[in-house]
Amino acid sequence: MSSLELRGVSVRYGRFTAVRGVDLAVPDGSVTGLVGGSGSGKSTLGKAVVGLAPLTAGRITVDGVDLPRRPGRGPVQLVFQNPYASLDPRLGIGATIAEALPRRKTADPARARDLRVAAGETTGAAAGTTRWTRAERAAEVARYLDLVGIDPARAAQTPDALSGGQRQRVALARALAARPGVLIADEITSALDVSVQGAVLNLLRRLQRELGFALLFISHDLAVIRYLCDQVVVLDGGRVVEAGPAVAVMARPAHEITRTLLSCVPALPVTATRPPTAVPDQEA
Ligand SMILES: Nc1ncnc2c1ncn2[C@@H]1O[C@H](COP(=O)(O)OP(=O)(O)OP(=O)(O)O)[C@@H](O)[C@H]1O
Repeated sequence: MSSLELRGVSVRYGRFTAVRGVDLAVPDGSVTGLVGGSGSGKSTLGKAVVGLAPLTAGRITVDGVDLPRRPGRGPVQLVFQNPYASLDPRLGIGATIAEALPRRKTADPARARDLRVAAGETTGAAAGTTRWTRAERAAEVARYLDLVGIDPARAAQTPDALSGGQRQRVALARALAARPGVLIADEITSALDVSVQGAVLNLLRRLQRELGFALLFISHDLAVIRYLCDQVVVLDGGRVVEAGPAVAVMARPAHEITRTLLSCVPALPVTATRPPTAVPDQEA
């Protein structure tokens, strides 16, 4: 299992500083919510972690090891907001997942999370790893489709045959197929129909608990953060303005932006066990 740590992270786009000196931790097996208004720098921070936005200052580590500054297979995977844009429309969903699998398989699950093996960075035959056979690769793809509630018989279908919720399930499966120790979910339900948002959130919560990855959950919706997260970090103008246990921050918000975001949340019990848009975790 893995922990993500950001120390003094800043990101600049040209002259504009979108993120300033952010410290943030996602401890092993836990869920940290990153919340803030539009333009506060949430997506920029998520992208910086996976090498999709330039890091101008600071350190980003997983289990104390600096992350590679380029996107691809790696110990941190990001699921984007819009599954209509993030999946290759020409590729079967099974092939999309197969592309994300580590290049070589390992019999040892602990070793499968080794940063270099997971990143496919080993050249030649790393000790304890072997090539996938075609049948093994197909079985692994079927396993990931099944894990996210998509019938593996649909592996040859392209994304246009799927609903938005089903596409986001495939995007989740693709991210998990890379065996990340840390998953970043960036507003993963906001492009979806309200009727399926709860099912996707339920699925994410179940997978996080079953697989035990650390989750950085990005949202502007504090009701969803309260449902999913142990810790919450509030961003405003690219800076952290408040952080702490999710229940405590929401019970006693110290910063004005947190109070504003909270004012948009319908009254819910603090210990809500169902997502705000609750529906069963079924294929949707
Ligand atoms: N590639 C880019 N080039 C220049 N500026 C950018 C770029 N991407 C984002 N920004 C700017 O950086 C700031 C933070 O954007 P970001 O998308 O990270 O915010 P956000 O909190 O995710 O907002 P939202 O919830 O609306 O997606 C915004 O002012 C945005 O306009």
